[in-house]
Order: sequence, then C-alpha cells, then structure tokens
Amino acid sequence: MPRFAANLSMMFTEAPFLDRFALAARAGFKAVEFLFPYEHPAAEIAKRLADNGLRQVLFNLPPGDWARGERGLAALPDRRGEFREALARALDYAAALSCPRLHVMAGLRPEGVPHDTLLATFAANLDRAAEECAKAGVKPVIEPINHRDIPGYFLNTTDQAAAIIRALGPERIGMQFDLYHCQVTEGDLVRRVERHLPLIAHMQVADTPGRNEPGTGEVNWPFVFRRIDELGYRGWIGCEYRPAGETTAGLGWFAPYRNET
Ligand SMILES: O=C(O)[C@@H](O)C(=O)CO
Ligand SMILES: [Mg+2]
Repeated sequence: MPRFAANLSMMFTEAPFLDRFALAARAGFKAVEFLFPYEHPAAEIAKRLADNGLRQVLFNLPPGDWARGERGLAALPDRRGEFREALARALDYAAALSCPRLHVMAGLRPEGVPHDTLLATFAANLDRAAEECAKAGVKPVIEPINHRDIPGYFLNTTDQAAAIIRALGPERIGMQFDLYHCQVTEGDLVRRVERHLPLIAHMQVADTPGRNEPGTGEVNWPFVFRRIDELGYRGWIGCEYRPAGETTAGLGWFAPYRNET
C-alpha cells in the first residue's frame, strides 16, 4: 500500500506551523514533509517530530527570496555562491531532522540567458549537491513543475528531469514526481510513472485542476495508487494539496491507507 506523508506547508493550516505536527499525527500520519523549515530552529522541529512519533521525509533547499517571486537558485549562473550556502544550510537541517530527501529547486528562466547555460549551471550545482548529500546519507531530488503554477520555472517535464538525472547518475540524484504537476503539464499519469519509476525517489499528490485533496477533481486516484503499489514503489507520497475545507474533514480519501504510513 502507498505510504502518505502530510505536507505541513499546505495541510492543517488552521493551526500555526509548529502545532501542525501533532495534528498530522492525530490524523494518522507517520511522516511529514514541508517546503521550508528555516523560520524555526531545527531543534524545535526535531522535538515536534519526536514528540509525535513522526518521520521527516522531505523539505526544500532555501529558494532565494520566495516573497519576491524567486523559486530556486540551482540553474541561475549568477547565484552559485548563494546556492552553496543554501545547500549547506539545508544539510544542517537535514542532519537535525534525519531527513533523507532534499528538493533542489532550479529557479525561473532569466531573460536572455541561453538554455544551455542554465542547464550547465543546474548540472554543476546538482553534481555538487549530490557529492555533499552523499556524505550525509541524503538524496537530492529535482521536480518538474507546471507553468500554470510557476510560469517560467526551468524544469517542466518528467522527460527533461529524467535526462538530467541519467546524466548525473540515478543513484546520486532522484526525481520528485509530483503527480499534480505531471497531470497539468503532461497527463498520461500511470504511463509516466511506469516510464520513470527507476528514477523516482519521492512522489507528491494533489487532484487537478484545483490542487485540492484526492477525490475532488478529475483523476481516478484509487486506480493510480493501486498501480503505483503494483509497480513496487515503496517511497513516500507527500500530500501536497490545499484542503478544500477543514483539513481533517477532507481526509476521507486517506482512510484506506491510514495504517500503512
Ligand atoms: O510542487 C510544489 O510546488 C512543491 O513540491 C515545491 O517544492 C515547489 O513549490
Ligand atoms: Mg510538489
């Protein structure tokens, strides 16, 4: 059965961030993920995880100035020093939280910079990240993101991500396969999971088109989850969705999987 992790950046937002860990545990989750922990001391988050019997399964490197619209640094040639600092900071938190995956965000395509320059920068930064992460027992992951949610994001399709991962080594870099982004950009969900399965190191889910919980949109999630299980995927699936209403009221879809997490 698939194992689901609560995404504390998008779920349980009825409560302040540090209170969401207990709410996720009470709802039956055994693992959590979120975007960025950096507003809180790592020790404080580690305590919440321990107090609630939760595992941390993923979070993101610092993305640049998120409030100003930045969405990652790794493909940006003039931000390589900042990327190195972001990687070091993320690894400090990953050690404190015993987190096995770090999402390396590529960033938005800057005007007038050739694709090959961005790709070479992304590959060089990912290569460095893979080296540093391997020493810490962490696997860096990259995520294709749809251009409706993040216009101009450098990494857009699963095939693009697969080519980069294969060039750098799937044992070093993994794919963060967000089923929501894949459905928006490419469709053909199950066939794309089948095609990229050896490269997939983390999954995320939200229904389309609203990015709400599974069962609120156009995808037959029981079929997709059953196929993912049949394919032998044993990683985590982050619930990266905006609850349509109060979080626990929308957890009916989770009931068949609750004990598996
Ligand atoms: O899908 C997403 O938006 C997230 O997984 C992310 O890391 C970038 O916002
Ligand atoms: Mg995602």
